[in-house]
Amino acid sequence: MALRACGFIIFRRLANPAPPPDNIEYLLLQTSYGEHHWTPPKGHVDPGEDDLTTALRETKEEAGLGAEDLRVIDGFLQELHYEVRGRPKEVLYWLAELRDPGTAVTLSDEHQDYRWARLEEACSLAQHRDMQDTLRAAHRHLETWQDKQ
Ligand SMILES: Nc1nc2c(ncn2[C@@H]2O[C@H](COP(=O)(O)OP(=O)(O)OP(=O)(O)OP(=O)(O)OC[C@H]3O[C@@H](n4cnc5c(=O)[nH]c(N)nc54)[C@H](O)[C@@H]3O)[C@@H](O)[C@H]2O)c(=O)[nH]1
Repeated sequence: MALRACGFIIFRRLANPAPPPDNIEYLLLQTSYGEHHWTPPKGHVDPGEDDLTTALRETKEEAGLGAEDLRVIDGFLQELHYEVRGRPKEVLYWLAELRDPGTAVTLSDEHQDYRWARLEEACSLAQHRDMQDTLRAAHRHLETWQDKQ
């Protein structure tokens, strides 16, 4: 059976002079183990847990951000499929805005660093093509979403 993990692509909108969507930054966390790769907050689904609960729990555990800090964006859910040590893994990402862009991120022992990054920097940190495509899809989604705000 495939490993299953869920998480959030979290973005914040800065009140700087850059016009939307260039005022958007994405949160990436760097693992303190293995190859020190960068991903949005996410983690494995516990037995009996539903996917969105996992995404919220892992975001709280890994970034210190709770449901009250986030605004989940309608109409975006991406599913990635890749192999980890020979086992298939599926990862679901929702998209959420950090309501107060000044809210502090608090890491757990699983991560050693975090970055708020504009799209291109986020893609370069994320490295994997499917994650880059997911970040770009989120950005496109936000371009139309912001027009409606
Ligand atoms: N000491 C140690 N301990 C580890 C290690 N490994 C795990 N632990 C422990 O496990 C716990 C984590 O538990 P959770 O938080 O619940 O799970 P996840 O958040 O799911 O975490 P993972 O890191 O297991 O999973 P991925 O992020 O999926 O990385 C796995 C591989 O996939 C690549 N990869 C990543 N993203 C993408 C992508 O988007 N696209 C593609 N194509 N590939 C991608 C990536 O480059 C890597 O090669 C930790 O507490 C550790 O104790 C390890 O190597 N050494």
